Amino acid sequence: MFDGLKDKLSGFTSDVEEDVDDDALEAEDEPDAGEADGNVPADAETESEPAPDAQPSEDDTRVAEATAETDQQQADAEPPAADSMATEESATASATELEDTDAVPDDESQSDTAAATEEDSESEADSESEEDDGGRGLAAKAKLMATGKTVIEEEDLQSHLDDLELALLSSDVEMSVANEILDGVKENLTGQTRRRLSSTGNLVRDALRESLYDVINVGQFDFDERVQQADKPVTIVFTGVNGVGKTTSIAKLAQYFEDRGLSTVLANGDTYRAGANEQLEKHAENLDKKIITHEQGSDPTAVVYDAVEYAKANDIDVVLGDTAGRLHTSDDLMAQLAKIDRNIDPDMTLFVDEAVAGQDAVNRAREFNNAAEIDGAILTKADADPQGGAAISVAHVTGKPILFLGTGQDYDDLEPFDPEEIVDSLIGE
Ligand SMILES: Nc1nc2c(ncn2[C@@H]2O[C@H](COP(=O)(O)OP(=O)(O)OP(=O)(O)O)[C@@H](O)[C@H]2O)c(=O)[nH]1
Repeated sequence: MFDGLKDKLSGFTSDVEEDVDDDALEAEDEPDAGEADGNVPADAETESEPAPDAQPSEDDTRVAEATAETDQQQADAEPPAADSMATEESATASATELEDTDAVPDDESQSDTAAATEEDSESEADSESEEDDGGRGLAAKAKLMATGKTVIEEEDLQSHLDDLELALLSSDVEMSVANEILDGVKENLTGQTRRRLSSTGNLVRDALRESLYDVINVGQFDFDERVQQADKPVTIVFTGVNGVGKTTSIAKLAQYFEDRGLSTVLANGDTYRAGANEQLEKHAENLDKKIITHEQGSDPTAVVYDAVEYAKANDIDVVLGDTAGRLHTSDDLMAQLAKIDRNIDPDMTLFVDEAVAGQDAVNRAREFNNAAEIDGAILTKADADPQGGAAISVAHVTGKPILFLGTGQDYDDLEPFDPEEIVDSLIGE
């Protein structure tokens, strides 16, 4: 699932990490750099550095940790209060919320202290130290890494961001979503205090993780809890175009609810398409579920209404209502959905589309949501989608969460959409 996108994202992170690592090694070669920062003597830095041929992706972690440790020892040996305060902070801030690191040094002449504090004082340190040596010393960089501050200048990052943009767009990530991700990465890597990050290790990966999470996590709610807490029967109506796996998803959800102790009745509100009754009936038979159907051409609202009445009379927990999957631009279809809304007032309307449709799925989600507001989405055929663009884009574009991924043709191939898990699987833990 989403393997092509995974490869592209991993290419981005390793490229940027290599650059940061190269910068760090260059800084190591500048004997005055650390002292110009007023921080750690060059020999102390050299002792704590990894060999130049070490693996780049791990280097920055080691450089950060080893050098921060060296700084800590250095600080322990050197009494000035402001200096050790800052160093202590750099060692502990990595495991805490970075907003908490707001101590301001008393003595502004100590630029290393400034470098380890909040952004505003950081900018002072930048101007002071960079005036001297044209860049930060390795120890200061490492300290910034350990405290989660920027070590990468925007201009250095730009070509990588261009590559990332291409990677996202070629994976069918919607343009505005790609821009949002790029802005987030830039912000996280170039000077903003990062939120929610606990690892001192992989800054680039964490910056990307955070940005992806922010766009994917839009509108998430606890589906199971909402169903459990709603008055019964809970009515869920499904919209989306033909052939994307809507009927199969309804059947999968019937199985999903059964696994959670909830009974269901199916309703075929797709009275437009020949064969739709038979298709849903087949699933109902396989799953041993009651199904309500009317003749082809009859009123879809009446079918769903009958299913709700049946559920009330028979103590059924959930009504799952299919609708005709004609084009989202069809006024007729939208009028049908509006009528169902008015007369049945479903608890949820879920939009179903296939992940493999990429940009088309994203556009349809937007248009369906505009025409008849949805509460969430199911993306089918994620198992066959190497790109992941729709999975990343739909929530941000509609403001409504993806709730499930279809991951195969069997009834239990339906996975709750967990943004954190998705991001972890895309970026690696
Ligand atoms: N690989 C895979 N195939 C799926 C998934 N969901 C559905 N399918 C297959 O996609 C095909 C179309 O699914 P349907 O459920 O018939 O599609 P539909 O949207 O209901 O189509 P209409 O009833 O015509 O609107 C079927 O062969 C399903 O088995 C999925 O998550 N993964």
